[in-house]
Amino acid sequence: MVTASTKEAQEGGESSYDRKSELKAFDDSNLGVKGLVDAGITKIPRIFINEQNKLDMSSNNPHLSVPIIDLESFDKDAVVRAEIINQIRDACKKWGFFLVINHEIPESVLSEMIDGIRRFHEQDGEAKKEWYTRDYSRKVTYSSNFDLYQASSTNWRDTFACTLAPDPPQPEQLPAVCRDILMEYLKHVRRLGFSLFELLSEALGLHPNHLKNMECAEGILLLGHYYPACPEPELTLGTSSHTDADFITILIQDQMGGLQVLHEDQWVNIPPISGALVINVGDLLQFVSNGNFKSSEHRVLAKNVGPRISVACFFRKIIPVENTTRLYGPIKELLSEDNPPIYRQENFPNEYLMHYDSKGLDGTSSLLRFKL
Ligand SMILES: O=C(O)CCC(=O)C(=O)O
Ligand SMILES: [Fe+2]
Repeated sequence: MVTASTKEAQEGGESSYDRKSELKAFDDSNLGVKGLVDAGITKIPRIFINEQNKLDMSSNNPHLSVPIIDLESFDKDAVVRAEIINQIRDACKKWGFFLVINHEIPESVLSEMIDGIRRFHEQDGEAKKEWYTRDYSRKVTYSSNFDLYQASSTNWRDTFACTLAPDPPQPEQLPAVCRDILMEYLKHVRRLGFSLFELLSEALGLHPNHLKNMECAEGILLLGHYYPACPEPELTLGTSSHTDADFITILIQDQMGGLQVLHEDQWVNIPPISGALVINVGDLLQFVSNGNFKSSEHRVLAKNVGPRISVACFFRKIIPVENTTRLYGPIKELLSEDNPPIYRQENFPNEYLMHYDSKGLDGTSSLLRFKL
């Protein structure tokens, strides 16, 4: 008879037991990766060692580059708009990633948003602990690795998280060190999100309001990542390879670099460009576009210098978890005899998000489960 304990022993139970207690000790510190660095460690704890990472660490193809799209006058000039839509379509089909410039969010707002996240992570440990939790139903949280207990290796980063929409937080619910800029950034990022959903709808050949009417832009989750300098960067990752669980992501990255997208089986650097934002297609847009637009794997390398700071806003429709009756599928207008649905209708994104969160960032696509 195979009991739970014999099974554990067969699977290397002793080391998995050790791992669990190491994870718990790390979690219980409430101080994240930054806490380890502040304590002066010179070797990374075992939980961070990423075996897979060792294999393809060095690869970056310098001859490939992610498209940069200039949004100047997208809403003023029909010819310019049509050209921008073509570029967006091309980027979403081939890369699932593009950079935007002249997007109307002032550079000063972007840099203050990065600084606000820096202030949050660099405040006194005792003050920060107040926010540390794994209860992600809370509007504002700080933790390290949302998938700490599921993932096969821990990422070298800490994360501040805040649900900004559909119900924006009251200012007093936010940490004082980044309260003002969060409220300010929300206004800007929401406006840009709406514009991008219009352009993406048109890029799919739909009415400009189509994706907005599907409430793609209703929910916004902001993650403020802090990647401390790592003493052994070749052994771990800042963020392991994953696709995003949303329609689109709007990302500010600072000047440190390290973000890479998997394109035609090669890792390509997404260079930091001052004032530019990174936009990427998430799984939900790949799903409703019937695979027309691509949700690409990406990752962040760990570095021996730092910290690196990034701020990601995930646009995703929020459905209450108890609503299990509404089905979503690939957009009907995009289907034809030549283009039959490749995904089945699903209680979406509910089912999908639950699957994504329980699986963690393991480098496999959560969409596979919904493929016909
Ligand atoms: O930090 C970054 O640049 C990317 C983070 C990311 O991919 C994510 O939060 O999904
Ligand atoms: Fe991501």
